[in-house]
Amino acid sequence: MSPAMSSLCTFAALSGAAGRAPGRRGSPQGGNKKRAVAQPLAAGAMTEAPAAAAAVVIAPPARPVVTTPRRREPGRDGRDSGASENVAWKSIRQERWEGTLELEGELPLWLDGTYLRNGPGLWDVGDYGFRHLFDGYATLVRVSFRDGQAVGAHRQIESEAYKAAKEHGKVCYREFSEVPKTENFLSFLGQMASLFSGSSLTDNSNTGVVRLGDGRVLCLTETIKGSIVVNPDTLETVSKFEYTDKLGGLIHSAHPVVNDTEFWTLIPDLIRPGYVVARMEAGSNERRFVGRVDCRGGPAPGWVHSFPVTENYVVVPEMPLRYCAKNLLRAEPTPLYKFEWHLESGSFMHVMCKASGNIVASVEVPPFVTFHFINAYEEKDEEGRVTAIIADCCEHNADTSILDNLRLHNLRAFAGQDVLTDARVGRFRIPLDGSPFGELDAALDPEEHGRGMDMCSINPAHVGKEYRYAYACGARRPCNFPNTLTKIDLLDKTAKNWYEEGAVPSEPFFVPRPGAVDEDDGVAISMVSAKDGSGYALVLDGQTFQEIARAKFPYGLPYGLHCCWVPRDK
Ligand SMILES: CC(=O)/C=C/C=C(C)/C=C/C1=C(C)CCCC1(C)C
Ligand SMILES: CC(/C=C/C=O)=C\C=C\C=O
Ligand SMILES: [Fe+2]
Repeated sequence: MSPAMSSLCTFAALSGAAGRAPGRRGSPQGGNKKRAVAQPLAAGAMTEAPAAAAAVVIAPPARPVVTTPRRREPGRDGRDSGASENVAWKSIRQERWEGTLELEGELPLWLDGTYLRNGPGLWDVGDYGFRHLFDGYATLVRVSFRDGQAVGAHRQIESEAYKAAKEHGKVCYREFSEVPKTENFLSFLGQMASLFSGSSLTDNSNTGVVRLGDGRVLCLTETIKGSIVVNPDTLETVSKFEYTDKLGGLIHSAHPVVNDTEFWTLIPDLIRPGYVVARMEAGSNERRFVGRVDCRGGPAPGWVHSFPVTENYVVVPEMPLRYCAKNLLRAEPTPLYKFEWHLESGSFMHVMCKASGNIVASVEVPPFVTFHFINAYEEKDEEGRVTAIIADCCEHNADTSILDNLRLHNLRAFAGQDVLTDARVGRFRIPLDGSPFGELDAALDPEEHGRGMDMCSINPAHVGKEYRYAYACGARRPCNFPNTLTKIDLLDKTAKNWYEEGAVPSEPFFVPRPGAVDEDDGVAISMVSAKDGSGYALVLDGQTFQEIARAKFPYGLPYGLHCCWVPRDK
């Protein structure tokens, strides 16, 4: 039995903790009783008139698709949430759209390819509003750049979870914080049984999007079954990505490390607390076992949303925010959802040799909370011997309340108070000389980026290697969510910041200029949900961090998480 499969058997054995139906009903977003999941495209299915700046449909499908997506204005408790509620936190109503974007500024002519962004864009089904940012059904956004022009599009990913919600008008799979309501004891038993197989877990791949070395584009989330192949041109859902190996597992790190030749992933083992490190060759669907890390603390492995690699090593983080089998079974969310904080269990960083699978370092570090590692590299002495591993992450000051910050109610309720918890670039130094302890410090003064820090990207040529620049979301306070874009200079320990009042920008994704020599020679692309309800792709110069251009969508965009770049000739 696979590690994660056996973990789920344990979840089922703990079923005493489960079975209560979610008590939260109510009339989300103004009590509109109409089914909220976007309806399939059909002639006449448009529910609102197109915006004045009507978009041009390119390559129109057999039936018309273009409209300004419909939204419900008030908050999910039925109250009007007021002007502070940004379009970033409103569900997108239309399943898909495509059209030429209106430009302000001049796009670089070398920018030739497609920027893709994945993220949760639809946070309600039937008359039920979701609880957490991470619950939303996946919405892919595309901006294709060519000859100084930009074409935009969005489309819902047709996961089983999304299709079932659309068909039945209710949540049918276990999402990050949502659990399907059981109507009677029999269906409750059925749901418990389905935990054994993992069949009740979501495949809503709303987190990442990566271009594999063989050209396939894969959307991902934390469940392994939520790996879905999409077409980067049409945004169509192509197929489920079937792993053909026998590694099994039900959950994995939402962020594999991917390049033109390989794909590295981490599979947590909840039964025998630890992690399996696996590698998949480009062109293959078979993950191969590389090695295993046994946890040093805790009743369960620490949450691994992401992890970094260097040229020769895989870095496996073990944070005190740990998976919790009991919480997985619960119908009502706990304060930390499927996780538990075990400060007493310690925090560790492990380093595995990529070639042998051997652990070369395992050190205790100060407590930390992170979703996203930024990068890692090998520190060398004058003779070229590797002395330590440096690993950087967006670190939330060991404070788990960031998870609560990301509840939709909190995101929609901004009334001017500064409620975003502090974050920093956390830099680990993991010595390879057998020392039992590693270090964790801020890589620069967090005031440089307003003490907000998440959703980062770097020049892809520097992944696993020494690097100087990181692009991320930072904060201009007061705020309840990262509201700036920041370019971090890890050498000078300074930051350059972009800010527009009331705007919610998403991950600034760095695209290098072909042929560039300088690490920051390129652009950072972010999708912005603006204060006036509009949305645009913002293109910033990677060096000066000044705006070069913006490409405006004729409608506002919901928030999104992670991005990738598909060059035209690939
Ligand atoms: C969007 C994001 O960053 C994280 C999404 C996380 C998800 C969808 C987690 C899902 C899970 C389950 C549905 C059950 C098992 C635990 C867990 C991995 C948290
Ligand atoms: C959006 C986010 C954190 C923001 C806080 O500063 C985290 C997203 C995690 C999943 O990809
Ligand atoms: Fe993420």
